[in-house]
Amino acid sequence: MSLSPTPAERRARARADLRMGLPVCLRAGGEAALVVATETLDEARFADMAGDGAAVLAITARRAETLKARAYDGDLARICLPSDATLEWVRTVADPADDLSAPMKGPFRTERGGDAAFHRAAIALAKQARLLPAVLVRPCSDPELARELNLTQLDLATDLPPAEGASYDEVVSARLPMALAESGRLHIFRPDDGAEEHYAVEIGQPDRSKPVLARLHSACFTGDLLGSLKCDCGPQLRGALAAMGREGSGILLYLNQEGRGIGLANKMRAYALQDQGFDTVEANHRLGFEDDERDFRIGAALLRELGFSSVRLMTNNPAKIAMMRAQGIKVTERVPLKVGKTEENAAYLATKAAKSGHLL
Ligand SMILES: Nc1nc2c(ncn2[C@@H]2O[C@H](COP(=O)(O)OP(=O)(O)OP(=O)(O)O)[C@@H](O)[C@H]2O)c(=O)[nH]1
Ligand SMILES: [Zn+2]
Repeated sequence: MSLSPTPAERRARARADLRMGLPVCLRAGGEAALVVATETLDEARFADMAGDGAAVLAITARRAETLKARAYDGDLARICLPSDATLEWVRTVADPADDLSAPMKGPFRTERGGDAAFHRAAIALAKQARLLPAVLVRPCSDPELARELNLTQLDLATDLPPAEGASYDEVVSARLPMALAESGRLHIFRPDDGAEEHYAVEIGQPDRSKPVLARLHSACFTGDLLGSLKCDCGPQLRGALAAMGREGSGILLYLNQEGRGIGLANKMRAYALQDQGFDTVEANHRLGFEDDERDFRIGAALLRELGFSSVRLMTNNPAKIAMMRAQGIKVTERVPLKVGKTEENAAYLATKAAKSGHLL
């Protein structure tokens, strides 16, 4: 029946549930598990999840490395909860905020052998919900429990995201004259998976048969809006629009992947770690994330939707060029975008050059 949720809609519900602190039921074959994000868990639900000692705490290998916990599953570690584990203990494992002032006392016992598929899927869901990637997972032997509790259920065989990513439909576009580029038009794109909308700012009327001057800009609330001196995003955004305005045509994609895809709350957690002396890459790792969690399939999908197949890409990030090419977009030229270097962001830019391959 068409009125019941599709797999993508079930995943969107699951993300929303995790953000509210509700458990989600994952299924595979005849097995099931209840999973909940540690960040949003409250005392009552912690007691019901972990009270009988059956739950484990799954964290990414990045976070496990900081805690010196063995990640036998490669990309993640399943930490056994000590019998006296409290919600506070679980939160401290998940969140590196107090790593330096109050280091966790290991050693941590981690599970080895067995299947980590539920744990892996739950961590991926937590990341997609822009939460810290740390989840409690407990087996669920009663096949009716999830239905009785009215929990969202996902089947790993049928409900995981498709490899090709979401597809996008244009909702609306309208003329938007801007100080830097008068002949602007803003397009709003909505995905079919309930995730964020993304925007395209089209300048002039670019010829679809020629390489278009293009910028893939990732949202940066602090830099784009507040004029933060910690990064170069604001000047890059305005520099790109100004260049397109001068040339009379171009396409700027504004991708809502704040904080290189970890979300604004996690980015602020990373900034707090940077205040403790960690660089931008180390901070992401301590939180349990990769350096860059962005999905560049989105940029390629939007370009295609707008009728572009070939770009002159404004970037200093060679990984972006490689991703575009891997997604079938022709990059005929890299146009450097070197603006906004300040005393405050010099170390940040140097780290990106040294660790993430950015061109200075
Ligand atoms: N996690 C994290 N994200 C950051 C930090 N500083 C900026 N960002 C985000 O990084 C994104 C911009 O990425 P950049 O690496 O500057 O630029 P890029 O788009 O990869 O490369 P260019 O095309 O050369 O600008 C935005 O989403 C910002 O919110 C930080 O310290 N930590
Ligand atoms: Zn920024």
